[in-house]
Amino acid sequence: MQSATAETLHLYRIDGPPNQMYYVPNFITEGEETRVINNIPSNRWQSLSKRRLQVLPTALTPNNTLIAAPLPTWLTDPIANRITGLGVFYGAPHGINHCLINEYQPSQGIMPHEDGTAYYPIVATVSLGGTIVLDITEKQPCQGEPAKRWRIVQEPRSLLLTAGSAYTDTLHGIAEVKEDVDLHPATVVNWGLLGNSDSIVANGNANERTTRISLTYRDVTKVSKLSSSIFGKARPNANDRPSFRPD
Ligand SMILES: O=C(O)CCC(=O)C(=O)O
Ligand SMILES: [Fe+2]
Repeated sequence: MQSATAETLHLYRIDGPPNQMYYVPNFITEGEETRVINNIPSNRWQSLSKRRLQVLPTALTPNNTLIAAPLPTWLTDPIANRITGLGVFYGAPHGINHCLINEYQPSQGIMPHEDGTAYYPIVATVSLGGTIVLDITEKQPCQGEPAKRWRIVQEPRSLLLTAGSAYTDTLHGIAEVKEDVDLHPATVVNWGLLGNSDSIVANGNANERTTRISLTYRDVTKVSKLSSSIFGKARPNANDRPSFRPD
């Protein structure tokens, strides 16, 4: 199957979780994957206990505002531009203006969480390096019923889009395991969309984790231009701005 376009995106919709999630295998090429990995600055990682992280163009202020600055070209050309071309950020106030880079070693993961209101409710996640399973859990199960759960396999070079009630009504997390097991059509909601399910089957329906990097592209809804009230004078050139990294 050719990669998705705005016209064919509906073919990539994941059936199962609340609307809407889309999985596009091979969204980028191996050459594009290598180039973006090689461009990730080695000196900007923040080490967290279970992964490492960097935030581009900068971390948000304590009240979730992005100080306007462009994303670097190696994150926009071709990846963010190609995502925008799918039409999914149509209606978002700024389009893609922010990217989180997370790196997970085998046994590392991220607790179930929601991304919250700092962002327009669309997330575009591109995976690099290794394959991983994302666990999606219903946020508010019906009374007396267990929370519904769905498993999504994310292969390297794939794109996962999460929008609508999938964004607002579910939690997402990655288990801290060395290997994802019991992967087959009945347990993985995007099985039919995978680019290479054969390799999972050949590995005994399991996925041995290797280093995986994710690029999480979003639209931060509150954006502030550098203003005279902060720095005493207007700065017309964004490249000329002082490094301002509130944490
Ligand atoms: O690495 C991922 O795919 C998930 C990252 C994530 O959920 C986040 O940074 O909010
Ligand atoms: Fe998240």
